[in-house]
Amino acid sequence: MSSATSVSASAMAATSSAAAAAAPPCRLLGSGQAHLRLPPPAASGRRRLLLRCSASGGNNGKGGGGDGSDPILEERRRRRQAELAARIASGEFTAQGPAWIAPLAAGLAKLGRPGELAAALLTKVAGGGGPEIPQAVGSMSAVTGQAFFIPLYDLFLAYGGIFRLNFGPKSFLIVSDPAIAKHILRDNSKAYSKGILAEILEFVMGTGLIPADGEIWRVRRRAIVPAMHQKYVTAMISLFGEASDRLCQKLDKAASDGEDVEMESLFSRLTLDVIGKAVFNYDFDSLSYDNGIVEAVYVTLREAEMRSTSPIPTWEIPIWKDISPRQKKVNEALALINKTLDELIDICKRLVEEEDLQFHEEYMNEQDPSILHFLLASGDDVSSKQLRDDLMTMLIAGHETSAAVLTWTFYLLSKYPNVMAKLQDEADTVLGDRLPTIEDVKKLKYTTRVINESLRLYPQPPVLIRRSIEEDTLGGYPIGRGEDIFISVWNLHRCPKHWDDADVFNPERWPLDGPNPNETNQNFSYLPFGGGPRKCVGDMFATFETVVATAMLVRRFDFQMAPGAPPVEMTTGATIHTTEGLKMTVTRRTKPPVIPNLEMKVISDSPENMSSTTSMPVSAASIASGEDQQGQLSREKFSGHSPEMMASGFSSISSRRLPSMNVDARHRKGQSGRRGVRRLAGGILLGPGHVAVDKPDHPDLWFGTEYRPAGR
Ligand code: HEM
Repeated sequence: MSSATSVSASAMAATSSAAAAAAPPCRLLGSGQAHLRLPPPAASGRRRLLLRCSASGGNNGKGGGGDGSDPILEERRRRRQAELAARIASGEFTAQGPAWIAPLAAGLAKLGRPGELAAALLTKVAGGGGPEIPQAVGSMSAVTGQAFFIPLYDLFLAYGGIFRLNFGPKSFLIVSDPAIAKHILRDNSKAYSKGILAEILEFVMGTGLIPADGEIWRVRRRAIVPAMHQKYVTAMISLFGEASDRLCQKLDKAASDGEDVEMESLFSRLTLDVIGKAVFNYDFDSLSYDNGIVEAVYVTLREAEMRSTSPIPTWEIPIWKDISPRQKKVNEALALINKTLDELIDICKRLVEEEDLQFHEEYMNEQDPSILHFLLASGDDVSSKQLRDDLMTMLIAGHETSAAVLTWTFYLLSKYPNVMAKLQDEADTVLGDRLPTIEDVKKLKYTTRVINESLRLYPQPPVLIRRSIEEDTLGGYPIGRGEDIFISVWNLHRCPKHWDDADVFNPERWPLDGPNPNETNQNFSYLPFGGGPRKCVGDMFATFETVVATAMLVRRFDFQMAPGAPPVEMTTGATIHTTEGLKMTVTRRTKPPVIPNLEMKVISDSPENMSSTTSMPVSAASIASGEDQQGQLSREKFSGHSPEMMASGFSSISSRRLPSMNVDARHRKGQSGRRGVRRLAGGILLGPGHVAVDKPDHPDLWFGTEYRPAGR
């Protein structure tokens, strides 16, 4: 859910251009350091702290990607943290509140009801009396010039699970405590809205699922969640494989030409291509071309990010918003996207009308398994505008998040060659040289753990945004309505109390035979997809997508940071971006081919077997020889490819032709004339060349939200 992230930054930024001016002056302490003034935790409510907060990252996060792998940066970070802790402990930053408050308040309280009220007001204003949320008072310069969530980490270490961050008239509650996060996201979620997030994203997502609140959200979530059923996600595996294969071909060329590649933008294109097909059956083909619509999508995304981080909301200034060239470009981009979406909706409506429709819970059209098709086929009674908002929301939600996960995963892999080697071993053994199936994905357990761990270190988004719409109590502190809250997933995921070696990329921390880590089994210390009723609807989709792409890329290539590549630092956009891209040298792997003994689904060509899939072990060696173990597939089926080429490991030959030819044969024999869902025993035919099994039998690999709205 990409754009959530940014808004947090922006939320501070956008609301506080004035705030920055009104805030206490930020006394520079030296390069990159700024003061933040903090009163102490509740227990010592009358005291105030003056805290030095490093504006250069001050923690595990800045430079080197914050993964703990760069010893110099690590050492610097440790020293900064130790210094900060020692100074806080010494009381250097602590100032006593005025000593006259308590006696004066006591005197006032003796004057009856009005006096009591005045005493309460005085103690509140002066910071005395009952429990008060610790406060950090600062200027924008303390949090700008770097990814905004980084200084929040220092403050969290100093102040703990909940504190208030004040910028002039604006304040935010920063939550980094799992129990409080659970309360807001799950246990009392009705008391919170999306607040600033909805305001900033309105121009692009309207009342789509991410910004929507209340009844609109409830109705739309109930319509959309069923579209992402297990069969749909299973069907998407071949889409992920094909898109990743196109990326491999691009990298192949770069490897041959000896050119370095900027992986962040390639991952962005990969996931755009995937999500376009998955959500509304549109092939952006952005890995191949830069056409108008691809550019329009990027213009819109960048605008959302700009709005999220801009201190001045220029897009709201009367007249300027109509004449600014930037806004004109954004409006044109939005108009093009809307027109395209309207056309796609019309085409899909026609298809549904012509279809011999038998709608059921796991309905899926094999020619067009998209979410849009499901929604229209389900008879979803919705306006075209709402449908467009939903599609646009999912396009954005599912695009930059997955791209960011892949970017930071590959960055981490370049820093941890031992993890890369293990990953490659697994990919070799499980995949051989074919497109992954759902069965393969279930076996890619280490790859899944790598993604789990990458999401721990680089959560996308790093902060979740809420606004209280009722009074509540958080961590023992009463809070009023209208509080803007940032739940720092970054802090939760790197909390030194909860995680051993919190900054170290260690996929082994998640046992291979253990359950897939999620917010429930980690008790809200790990929230890669949020939690509660607003949990990501694309969690399974995204995990499979990133697992497939990672496995396919590493089995074919080695990845290293390109010589002379700029340092990889973080900045906040819709998700965590790199500041200057992820420039890598990609080399084709020279490993000898692995000869695994794999279980592959093979569908016999014979008419008797048309309606069933049979599973038989097929070794890579037999694939290489052009035969399966029953000798059913002859060399001619691999026409044009010599056995030597077949055996040469990760060549351009793909043994995925093996099952696909059988499926094609079924098409030729006229078994697929009827429109609608065709069920095969144990599998579903998705189109030429694609077979996906019906239900995976490893529940731990189904990450599905256990939280569905009532009525599902
Ligand atoms: C690795 C990739 C992804 C990550 C890390 C991710 C993360 C998240 C998170 C943390 C939330 C909760 C936001 C909040 O509570 O404020 C969320 C919500 C959402 N995500 Fe994802 N997401 C990913 C991929 C996807 C994909 C592929 C889709 C769609 C196909 C999607 C659709 C959504 C939607 C619609 C919501 C809003 C749900 C609601 O409010 O009811 N996400 N996502």
